[in-house]
Amino acid sequence: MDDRKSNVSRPTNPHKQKVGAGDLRNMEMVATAEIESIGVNLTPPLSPLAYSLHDSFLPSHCAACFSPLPPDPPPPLHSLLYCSPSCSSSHSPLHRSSASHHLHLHLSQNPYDGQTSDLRVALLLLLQIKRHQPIKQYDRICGLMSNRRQLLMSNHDVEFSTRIKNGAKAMAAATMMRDGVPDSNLSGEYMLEEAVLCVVVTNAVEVQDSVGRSVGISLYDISFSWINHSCSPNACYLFLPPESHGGGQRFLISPASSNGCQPIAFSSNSEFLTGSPEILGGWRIVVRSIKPIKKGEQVTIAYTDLLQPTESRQSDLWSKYRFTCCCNRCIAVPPIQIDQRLQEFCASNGRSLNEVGIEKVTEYINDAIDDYLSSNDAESCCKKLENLLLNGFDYKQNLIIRLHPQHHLSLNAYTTLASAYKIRSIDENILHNLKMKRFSVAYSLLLAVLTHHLFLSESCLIASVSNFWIGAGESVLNLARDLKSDCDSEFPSFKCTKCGLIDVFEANFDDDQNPKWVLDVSNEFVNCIIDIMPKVWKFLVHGNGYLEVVKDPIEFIKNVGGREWDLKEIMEGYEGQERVELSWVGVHCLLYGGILMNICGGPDSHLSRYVRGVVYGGDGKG
Ligand SMILES: C[S@@+](CC[C@H](N)C(=O)[O-])C[C@H]1O[C@@H](n2cnc3c(N)ncnc32)[C@H](O)[C@@H]1O
Repeated sequence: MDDRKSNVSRPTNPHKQKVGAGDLRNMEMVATAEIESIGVNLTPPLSPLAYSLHDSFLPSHCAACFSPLPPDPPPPLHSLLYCSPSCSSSHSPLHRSSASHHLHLHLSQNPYDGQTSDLRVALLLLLQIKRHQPIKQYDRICGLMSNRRQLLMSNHDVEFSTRIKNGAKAMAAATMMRDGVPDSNLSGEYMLEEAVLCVVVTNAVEVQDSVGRSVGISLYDISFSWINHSCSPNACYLFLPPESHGGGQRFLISPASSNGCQPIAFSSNSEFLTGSPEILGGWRIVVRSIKPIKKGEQVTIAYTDLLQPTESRQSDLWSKYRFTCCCNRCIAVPPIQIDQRLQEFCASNGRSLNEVGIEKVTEYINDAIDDYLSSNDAESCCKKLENLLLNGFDYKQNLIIRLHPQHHLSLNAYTTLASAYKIRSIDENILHNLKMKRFSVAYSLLLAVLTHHLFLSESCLIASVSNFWIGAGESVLNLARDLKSDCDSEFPSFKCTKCGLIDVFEANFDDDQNPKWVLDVSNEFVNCIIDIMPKVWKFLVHGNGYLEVVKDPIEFIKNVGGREWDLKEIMEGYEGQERVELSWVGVHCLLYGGILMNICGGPDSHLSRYVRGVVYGGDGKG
């Protein structure tokens, strides 16, 4: 798992985009049975209608199954690469028929300001539509919402609508080249291409590879694409490798209409394309419950990062989909606890602050992150972020803004700091390395602890929080391994005498669970590490101006105790007991994160496999 720069992103400025526009909801999916547990598959694995790698992964990944390719030989320009003859024979003919291999000819003269994966998926969809039926109207294509009126309204965002128009033109040009029509005939409007591209923008989802990177996009039929968004969703989705099959699983969701009209009828099947494993391959998608769901209740998933406060989520959804979310979390007055936390800050002397203050803090953080991402200056980035976290932001004379540790900008800063310190630990000086590693580990733990508390009040954060615990567990264990001396016995042991986390982990590979059970496991985990955490924390944060003074509502961070730790002593004669404590914290974090990940991401997700790999060794199939 590479959690370095890939996890770091610049926070968006929530005030840049103005939200508006009415509720466009139309079709939705509802539960057909009472779902009492979490981790229940609500659909069988669904095959995609079309999919494509993102541009930057074309030279390194198989275009059919998205698996990484060996580094050589150097890839041919503009053509797709495959890992095996079967991948090539299943994917290549469709790719050629769809004309996507002609795209680059047009785009080399007319640069396109977007991902060509959108265009390739749109061309594949277009090919299937033309084979199946004439298109009568452009608001829905094969049942999929195009949302094109909203997306193309140029007064909302000229750049965005221009990109769609240019993309549609590139699709038309590629099709003409394929058909041998001179591109001097390229003129006028390409309504069908535009609508198909809008269908892709509205419905396609990011697909992750075996190490969790977003490598491409995939478009699924209405059984998935009619699921609406909520900021407090009751379901999530996970990907299964191309070869996975339905295995008798049935649908526990069915279509409904949210505005009281009859749902779009399924009578004529030809109007709806369905994903076909035989033709296309591609990653399967499964929808899974993360909360109990009543029969007839709408099933929802997240289209955006749920660890953002309301305005940022709204702004994200607006800029990508042009809708304003009116879910219970968004309209709650006062905001629910997690939204209060995600935007909690204070200004010195109790003075009130306008939006500009937080905009300035966002700019400052972006500037620090740029030092790291663009200028490769991780040290400057750490200094700036820790200065902000420690001393607050000096907004105006005598007006200091301090962020709550669970403010979304603080969480963003911790992610960046964990990554930047990890990069800084690659140095010739062993002592310096160890120090940087300790700080990196401390920030990943801090992130896990703080989001864990948010998760306890909003269970839809299960995927984020399991990610953070697994990341923290991994980095704690790596550090413990670095400290291992030759005479140390093998470690870690995953069997804890105080808690049964390993038994729970082994028992729940693919079981659904009731939410109370999750809470019990969570308590067992916290109760078990609460005693060892203060010592480990003290060791990790020693010498870091910000981490040493973190005052936080979290018990085990507040109660830092134990004796002083000495770096020299650690390096020269690490006694063993402390290292064992460190590895035990890592083991617990990893197992707990793995248990949560089994529930939301399933036993085959890359993170579940990763955790099993660490626990059992080998490929994690254990
Ligand atoms: C993938 S489609 C979901 C199915 C869609 N409702 C339909 O009728 O086909 C995504 C689009 O549905 C609408 N939508 C989804 N979630 C929504 C929400 N919470 N509030 C308003 N509109 C939503 C938006 O127009 C969005 O672009």
